[in-house]
Amino acid sequence: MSFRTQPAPPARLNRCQLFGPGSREALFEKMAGSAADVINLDLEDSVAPDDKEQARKNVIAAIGDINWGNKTLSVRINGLDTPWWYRDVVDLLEQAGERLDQIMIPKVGNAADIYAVDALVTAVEAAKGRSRRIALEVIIESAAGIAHVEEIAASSPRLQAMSLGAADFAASMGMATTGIGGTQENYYMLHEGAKYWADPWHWAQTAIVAACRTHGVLPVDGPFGDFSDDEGFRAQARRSATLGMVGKWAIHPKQVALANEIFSPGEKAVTEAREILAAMEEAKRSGAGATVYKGRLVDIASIRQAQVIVRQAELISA
Ligand SMILES: CC(C)(COP(=O)(O)OP(=O)(O)OC[C@H]1O[C@@H](n2cnc3c(N)ncnc32)[C@H](O)[C@@H]1OP(=O)(O)O)[C@@H](O)C(=O)NCCC(=O)NCCSC(=O)C[C@H](O)C(=O)O
Ligand SMILES: [Mg+2]
Repeated sequence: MSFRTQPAPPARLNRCQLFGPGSREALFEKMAGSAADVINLDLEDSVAPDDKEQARKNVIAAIGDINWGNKTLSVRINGLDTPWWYRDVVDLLEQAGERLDQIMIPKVGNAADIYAVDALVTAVEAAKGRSRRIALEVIIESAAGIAHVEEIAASSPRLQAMSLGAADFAASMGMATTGIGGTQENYYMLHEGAKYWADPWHWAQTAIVAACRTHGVLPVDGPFGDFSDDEGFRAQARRSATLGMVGKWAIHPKQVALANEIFSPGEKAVTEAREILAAMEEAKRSGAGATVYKGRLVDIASIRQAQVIVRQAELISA
């Protein structure tokens, strides 16, 4: 470990973030009643320009009127290249109650984007005497965002989570696809006549995970567009979880259970992790730094690996 130790991310569940357009008020109670850990009320790309003002009013009212239980409640504001974003921030913080937890900033390109929102949030919080500090989350969904991912992850103590937005990311990168996440038909290797499909999102995900883990931010996988394809969603989510991401967006309610399933460690994995910790306790007592568990090496690094799984299981059962 470096002299500068890795900060822990916020100790909260983020297995599924359920999105709904701020212009579709009828969905809000259903979102609140879902099993998602995080709710994202959207003012950005799922809301048509003519509906922006009304959507903002709907969301402000819903924050106070609806019982959101113990969910993290987040609002996605409009991008910093639009005329709507500053009023999204000001009206939300001046008019919505204290129940709002977080603001999501889309299409961030560098640390200065977060600095600008942080400065505005800080000023309105102070002016209104808000007692609860608003957290921020960001979406990496542009070439600039991924190029500056580390400075973005380090940008503000308010920053709690960072997602990959596959749709805008693909567009910004000029990727030849209209698919949102998952396998892409033309992204394959050929070996002895057989096609092997690789994962075009992998490198961006690992860049996000590394930046987030360096700065104590939760790395999250974004949308999977084809909500009729449960197995496709599961496969993408399993890859993200294996790489270190803590959760995934749901753009339809049927994806909530899928995300919760994949990002909750199974009983077998938790039992195995606890057994590894017990085996290492035993090894330590006899003065050893390594031992054998089920025919394989476990050592002090295995303790840290097992703790990731046990900590997630404890958060879920808390
Ligand atoms: C995708 C949808 C437009 C589909 O809506 P709809 O046609 O109403 O779906 P169904 O008829 O299948 O709905 C079945 C029941 O579920 C309720 N429902 C639908 N959507 C939601 C929801 N989001 N939350 C809670 N409940 C929901 C329906 O009312 C039905 O209920 P009932 O009649 O009682 O059975 C719609 O799901 C939708 O708008 N989804 C969210 C879209 C969104 O927010 N998009 C933004 C995030 S993705 C993105 O921005 C890309 C990203 O930035 C990137 O660049 O990658
Ligand atoms: Mg987007």
